[in-house]
Amino acid sequence: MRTSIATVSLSGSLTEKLTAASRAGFDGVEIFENDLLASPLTPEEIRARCADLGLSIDLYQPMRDIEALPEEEFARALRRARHKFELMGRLGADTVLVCSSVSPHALDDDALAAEQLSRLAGLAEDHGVRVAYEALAWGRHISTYDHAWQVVRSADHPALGTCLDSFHILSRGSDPKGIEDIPGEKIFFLQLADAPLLAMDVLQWSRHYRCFPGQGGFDVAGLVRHVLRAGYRGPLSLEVFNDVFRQSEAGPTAVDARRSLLTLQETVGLAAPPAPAPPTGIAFAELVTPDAAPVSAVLGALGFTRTARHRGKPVDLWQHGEARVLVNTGPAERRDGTRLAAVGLESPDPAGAARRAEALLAPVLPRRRAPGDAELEAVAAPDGTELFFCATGRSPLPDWRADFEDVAPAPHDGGPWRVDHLSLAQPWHQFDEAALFHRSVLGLRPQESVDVADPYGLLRSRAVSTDDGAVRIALTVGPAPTDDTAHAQHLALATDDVVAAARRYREAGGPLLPIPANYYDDLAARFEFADGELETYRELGILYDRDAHGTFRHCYTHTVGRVFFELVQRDGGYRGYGAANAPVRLAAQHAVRAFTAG
Ligand SMILES: O=C(O)c1ccc(O)c(O)c1
Ligand SMILES: [Mg+2]
Repeated sequence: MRTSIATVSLSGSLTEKLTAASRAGFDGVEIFENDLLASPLTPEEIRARCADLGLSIDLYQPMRDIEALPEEEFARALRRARHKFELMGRLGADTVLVCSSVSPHALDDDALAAEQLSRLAGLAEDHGVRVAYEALAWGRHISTYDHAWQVVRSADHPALGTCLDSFHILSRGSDPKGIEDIPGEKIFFLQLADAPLLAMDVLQWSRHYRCFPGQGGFDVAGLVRHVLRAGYRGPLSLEVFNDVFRQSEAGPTAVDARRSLLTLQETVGLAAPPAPAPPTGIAFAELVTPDAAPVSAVLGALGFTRTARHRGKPVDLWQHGEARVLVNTGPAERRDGTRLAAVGLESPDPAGAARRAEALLAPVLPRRRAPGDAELEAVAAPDGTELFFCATGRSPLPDWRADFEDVAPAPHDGGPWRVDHLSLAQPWHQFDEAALFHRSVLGLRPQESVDVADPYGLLRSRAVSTDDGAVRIALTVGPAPTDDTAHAQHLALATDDVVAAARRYREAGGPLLPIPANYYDDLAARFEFADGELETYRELGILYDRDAHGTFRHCYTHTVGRVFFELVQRDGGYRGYGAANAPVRLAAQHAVRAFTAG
């Protein structure tokens, strides 16, 4: 099916929007009246620009406050409409959206609404235009799709049909099954938007919080299935009013939008990109640093051993059980400090995973970083993190370790360590995009987004993971781009004995993040502990959480550059990430930073 996007969903001038939509691969656009009014181009020039870019103009919108008016006012509305139909002729657009009236003058009279819409459609027909009537969720008298359809049906005019908009339908809690009762040819247009599930006024919700399908809480794919069963064959068009998208660059937003539609099309059986091959583990995490010494000291104190060195580049492999960390001193600039630059994902099918990523518009990275390196499949996540699809020790697939020369045997002591999770701070405008990317490109499942209080702002955190927890990534977004603590990334290492691991780290000279005594007094009130247990946690700065499945104990190293490490012990199938403790941890990190900064 053809794909389309409303110009209101993208930032910039009309021509910037059109260029972004075309580059991302959309077939058409909905032109918003305000974008046209503000454009220096004539309608003919806009038409030509769209043609050059391979875009059809699938909809012109909106016309407002037309139906069920006193006759005099309706006559004025028709006069306005005539002007717009002439404009549409110049634009080469043949469908106009009319949204249900919000005017205080509109009468609660369906027969009058139908009669006037029919007259409007007659005028439209004379200009070669079709009218698609949409119920706004906050329409004065007509606010549901089934009501709008009843009025369209009784108007019974060939140039009048309905426009369905998933936001208006799902935000009101209407049952979308009734869509199947509308003949497909009377559904003139379909607009798609998702939204986070919020309890708020629908107009504010719609104008500020819409997002692309798959980024919110609505079952947009379920709605599309009903629309397809009704026989609709027009475009799938995204219409997203969103405060963040209005401010971010149009190009990446358009790509995010198309990825959302491709994923939706896959879900409903309209597209078949290479099947997802969800990762089965974390092969490695790669830190890029201008100075290997501080981070190597932390790794050493944690019990890691430097086991191998890259044959061609200044990259060391540090290992502790199944936890592998690459320390790369090659490309780093001092300004950036130490950061988590790449993640190796253990993949059942690295080539297939890369093909899927490419089909879903992820930037594919060169397979060889340097001559002589093993050929590795890799893509860039929206935040720039490089994701490698790895087959560790699974000959004959290319193995990233082939690029490394052993310098020491892997240690056997210390228990079964592995990477429990990674936390990646996202640019403020890419949080929803990142969650969708990890879901659709990598096949990870997003969890609920949680708010975490930081002393200097509010953080949002959303985990994406495999069902078995073998891969867990926490995506976070901070209060301000300049806030260092909010910007931090971390690597959580799973051990089967966090107390022993913490003691060993401290004895090796590694400072653990100190946690205030008040926290432990509160823990004592909330949970019962064995004798001495709480004192141990207090002494080491170990935090504690419990869910319906099990318990979670965790503590933190100090921060090097943007990166810190967490030691975690998950017992009994605990599913979370210790979010309840995050405000205390963030405050403690700010305190350390303030202390060391003087
Ligand atoms: O918010 C609005 O006014 C508005 C306008 C046109 C639409 O298609 C829509 O869904 C909402
Ligand atoms: Mg709409």
